[in-house]
Amino acid sequence: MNRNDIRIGLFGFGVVGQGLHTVLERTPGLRARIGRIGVKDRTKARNLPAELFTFDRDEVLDDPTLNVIVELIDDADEAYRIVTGALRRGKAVVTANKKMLAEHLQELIELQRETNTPLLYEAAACASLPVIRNLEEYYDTDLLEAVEGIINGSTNYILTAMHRDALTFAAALRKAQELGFAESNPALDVEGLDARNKLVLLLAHAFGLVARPEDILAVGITGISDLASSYAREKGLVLKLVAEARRLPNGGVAAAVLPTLVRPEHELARVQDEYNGLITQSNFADRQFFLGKGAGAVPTASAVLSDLSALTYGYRYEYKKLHQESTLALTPTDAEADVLVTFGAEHAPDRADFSAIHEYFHSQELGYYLTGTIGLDQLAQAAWLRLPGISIVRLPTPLRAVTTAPASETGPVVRAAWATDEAVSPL
Ligand SMILES: NC(=O)C1=CN([C@@H]2O[C@H](COP(=O)(O)OP(=O)(O)OC[C@H]3O[C@@H](n4cnc5c(N)ncnc54)[C@H](OP(=O)(O)O)[C@@H]3O)[C@@H](O)[C@H]2O)C=CC1
Ligand SMILES: N[C@@H](CC=O)C(=O)O
Repeated sequence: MNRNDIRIGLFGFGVVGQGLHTVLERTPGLRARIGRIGVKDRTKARNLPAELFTFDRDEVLDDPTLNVIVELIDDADEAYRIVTGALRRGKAVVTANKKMLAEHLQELIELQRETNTPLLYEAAACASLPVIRNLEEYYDTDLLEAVEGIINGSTNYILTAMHRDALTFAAALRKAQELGFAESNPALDVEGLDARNKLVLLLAHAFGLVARPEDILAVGITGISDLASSYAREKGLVLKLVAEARRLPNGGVAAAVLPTLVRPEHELARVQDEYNGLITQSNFADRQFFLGKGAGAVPTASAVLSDLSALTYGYRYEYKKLHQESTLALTPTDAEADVLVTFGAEHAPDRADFSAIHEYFHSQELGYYLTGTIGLDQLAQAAWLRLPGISIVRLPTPLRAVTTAPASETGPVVRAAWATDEAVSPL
């Protein structure tokens, strides 16, 4: 494929599909035209000639005049059929569908090898931020210790709107949907599942570890309690949904998506609205920070455009780390986190799950909380984690290897300061 002859078979003409059309019209130096567009809804009005559109997947995949398939639909199962169908036909693919990728990553890596056909997906992790290719290429020799970031634009938009602009959760989510940031099923965003899917992609390119999404603990932002928000305000901390993957000294990797309290001087504290921010920690380059728009039509399409351009110079992912580190695994049993758990009179967390409890507190108005240290595995398996009225937020310390240090040495003991309340043990 050369830069003057890119003929695109596009699937999806929603937020990102239309964003791509806009971007291509304004892009000098790359002559790409959309030859056919596969969509679903026969009743929708379209702003391009009707003959461009089809409702038959194979009409696009089998069209010999098209030399690349761009998959931008919101149905992960159909996206899987499109992407595998295209690869089996030897057609290069660009996709933004992180759910489909995370659910089938191992198979898609093998299929690229079998068919000798590239599949690129820069837009699928952090939208406009060039993270996948950087992790794959720039850090191919500098050993990464950790990637940590805000990798879902909608939840960051919602948290920003709630805390800076005093919007309700429902109003903030509605705006994120209107602006085209949220998934068609916004539960994927607000339950932390979209961030988890993206973390699967980051793990593969940062560490060479192909994980199943269901093996990574993900807690979203729907359960964040008023007490947790008050705690954040009281301590001058900022609430963010943070995905983190970190090498542990024993050779494993800890990974999780958790609502997290971030110190105001931390890079992630200043990531606002639909922006994403990703911190890489590596042996030689040390700490680096990527910041940019993590959702939206044109920013996302810019990453699709970059993938199209990369295809013209023969670029494909080599999954370099996968070959370097074939035995690396997630080891949640070796990792722990410091957390704040808030709860009501009805359900309480099981004290035995914590390796250390730093503080209990009862606010007459807002309920109970405790802060403590808990193994990632214990947390993932805790039945109480999903009970109504219980909310968990990570304290501003990184995931780390399990320590045997006494509670007082595992971190500062925080003291609550609501004047009328008292520290009590409800457990
Ligand atoms: N929005 C964003 O900011 C970002 C989105 N993404 C990802 O990009 C993809 C597209 O998202 P977005 O543009 O927001 O979604 P939209 O809901 O705006 O658009 C979805 C498009 O997919 C089409 N579609 C749905 N099902 C089928 C099907 N079975 N066959 C053919 N076409 C189908 C729809 O067709 P019709 O027009 O007929 O309804 C529509 O054109 C998703 O995977 C999303 O996760 C990635 C990064 C950022
Ligand atoms: N819904 C996603 C869109 C981009 O990936 C998000 O909000 O981050």
